[in-house]
Amino acid sequence: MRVRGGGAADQGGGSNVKEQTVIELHDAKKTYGTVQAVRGISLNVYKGEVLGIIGANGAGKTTTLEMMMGLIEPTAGKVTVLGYDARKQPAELKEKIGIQLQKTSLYDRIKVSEALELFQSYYKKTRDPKEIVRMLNLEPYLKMHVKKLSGGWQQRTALALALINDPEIIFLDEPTTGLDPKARHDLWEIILKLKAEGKTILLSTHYMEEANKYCDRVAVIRAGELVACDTPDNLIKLLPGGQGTMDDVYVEIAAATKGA
Ligand SMILES: Nc1ncnc2c1ncn2[C@@H]1O[C@H](COP(=O)(O)OP(=O)(O)OP(=O)(O)O)[C@@H](O)[C@H]1O
Repeated sequence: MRVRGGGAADQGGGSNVKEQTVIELHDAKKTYGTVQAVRGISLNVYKGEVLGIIGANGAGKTTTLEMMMGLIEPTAGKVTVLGYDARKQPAELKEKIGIQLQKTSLYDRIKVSEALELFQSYYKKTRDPKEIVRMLNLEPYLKMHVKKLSGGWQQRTALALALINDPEIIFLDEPTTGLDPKARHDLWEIILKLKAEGKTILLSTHYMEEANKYCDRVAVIRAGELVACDTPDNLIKLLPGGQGTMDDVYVEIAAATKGA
């Protein structure tokens, strides 16, 4: 099922009042010195959807995700996640969301099983690690050091750690970057399983065919602004002539020169 559009800054798409908003960005801005990383983004994210974020390098995808995760404070505007003010209630939020970290040295020196135990200790409520290990087929790797695993299995371990608190919302920053096609496919199978459990999934990606195939909606960020957010089909309809591919959406909308 594709969740339909209707967010605050959505262009096109219908709205369905029955959809439950789990994240609300209201004119969120983030400035680093003189760099305006995010220039006022308004967006609603709905329960149970897979929302992809696309845009050129430096467009502001990670900054937008980090504001939603409560990791960085917006310079202005408001970010509400599951009813919590992401800026003022990061501790409450932490219990409810899962973040798949990019490559990090944090768990490089420990075994997969140890990393799972360590992450369990961070949360009040946790999901049975055995269940997570089963879902991700991690059993044969439990006694291996994380740094000895292939990129695909390291990503999977990172996802397992993000699931340890049974989060309602899962954030994945470029989860399939650098993975071989089979590992990418397998990771998407898991993401779809999590979606089937009712989880909301937000991810950034540079792979347009993945955005097309797996995302209910795709948010297009260009130079810190949300320029479109809709289903892949509806984004394609925005193209000149109303047809093309998500690669064309990327070229024509995400990577277009401002004002072109
Ligand atoms: N901590 C920081 N300090 C200063 N500038 C930053 C910081 N984090 C991000 N920026 C700048 O903010 C802008 C947006 O960066 P961001 O990482 O959000 O982009 P992105 O779309 O995720 O890029 P990529 O696809 O390369 O990961 C860039 O110009 C970046 O250099």
